[in-house]
Amino acid sequence: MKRPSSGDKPLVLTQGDPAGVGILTTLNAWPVLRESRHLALYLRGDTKVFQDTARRFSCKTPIVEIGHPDEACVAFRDGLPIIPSGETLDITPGKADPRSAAGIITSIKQAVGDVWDGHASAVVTNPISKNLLYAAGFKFPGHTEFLAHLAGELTNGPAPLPIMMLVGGGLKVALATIHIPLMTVAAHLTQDLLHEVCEITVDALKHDFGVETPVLGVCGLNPHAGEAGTIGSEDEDVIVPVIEQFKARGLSVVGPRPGDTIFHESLNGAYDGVVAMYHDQGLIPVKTLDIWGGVNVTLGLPFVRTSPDHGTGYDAAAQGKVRCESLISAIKLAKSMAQNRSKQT
Ligand SMILES: NC(=O)c1ccc[n+]([C@@H]2O[C@H](COP(=O)([O-])OP(=O)(O)OC[C@H]3O[C@@H](n4cnc5c(N)ncnc54)[C@H](O)[C@@H]3O)[C@@H](O)[C@H]2O)c1
Ligand SMILES: N[C@H](C(=O)O)[C@H](O)COP(=O)(O)O
Repeated sequence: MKRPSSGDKPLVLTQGDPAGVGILTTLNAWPVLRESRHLALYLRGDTKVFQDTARRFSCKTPIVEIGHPDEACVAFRDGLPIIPSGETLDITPGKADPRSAAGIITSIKQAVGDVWDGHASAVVTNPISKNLLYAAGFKFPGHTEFLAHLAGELTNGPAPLPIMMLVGGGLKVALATIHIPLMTVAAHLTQDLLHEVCEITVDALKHDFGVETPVLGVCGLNPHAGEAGTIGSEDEDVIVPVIEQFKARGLSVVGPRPGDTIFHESLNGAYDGVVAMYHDQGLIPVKTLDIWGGVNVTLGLPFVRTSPDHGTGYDAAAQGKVRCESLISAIKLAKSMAQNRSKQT
């Protein structure tokens, strides 16, 4: 699958939910980032929403409408560059508006198209409200699966398996399963799935994070990683055989390790990354350690994508009291990953 290799191009941000925190966090991130060397970005979205929000909360960030991504590097020094994505709405911060669903999706599609066409080096997505999009007929659990679908369309092939990874607090944690009910996790955990998740994660640690010989820790599913098969069978029947396959290839994959100690071990340098078996098993440690600096990364795509680790935060958006550290971390990580990836091609 072709990988765009345009590490020196600007980053493209999606607008996200126009009533969510993404608007003001993006406006507040600009003065922090504008002096960063070798970094430029632009956004695909509704200029009016950014102008209205800046005015409402007395934000001084200038907004610079541009017509093409190639204008972003110069424009970024003077303000937040925005390419209008076509939808214009009167939005009240914190008040979700179902009419915004189309524009949210359009912005994501345009941003992915820019990266695929080589005009941008990575996509950074602002938060969306899943239930608002579901109500509008959105058929995907979230960005992660939608971006994989778009990648399949772009490559005229099957959608790649997207892996959600949370980076923060000194941890890199990839998930074997994502937005599925907890009671169905065991049924979803097959050797084939876990093998592909580990393969993609090892590849990303090498090519996106620049780890030459990564060590991957794999979390058990059951307490005490199944206690040698006496507390559930998945650890022995599914996880152990997969790890044995990687070891047979000379790759450093360790486990299954108990979920209550693997993150401590990783923080102490035992692993460059961890694979957790389900959403909260992996996200709780990262968000507990670093809720404001954590970054959501999608692995397995033919382009780099990061996102803040928080959601639309409607209550914070309504008050205009938002924190932009997670967005800034997502932007900086996207830049670093795109540069590492472009060195590989
Ligand atoms: N990256 C994403 O797109 C993403 C991530 C998580 C959740 N979501 C979606 O967002 C919606 C709301 O989810 P939620 O309420 O569970 O989580 P949330 O992160 O939106 O909010 C949790 C709490 O954190 C606060 N908060 C969030 N971001 C903030 C910021 N930048 N500054 C200050 N305070 C902030 C919120 O106001 C709220 O009190 C849901 O539809 C969910 O699916 C999206
Ligand atoms: N679980 C994700 C997080 O906490 O960041 C969130 O739902 C975002 O998912 P998508 O990136 O697939 O929208």
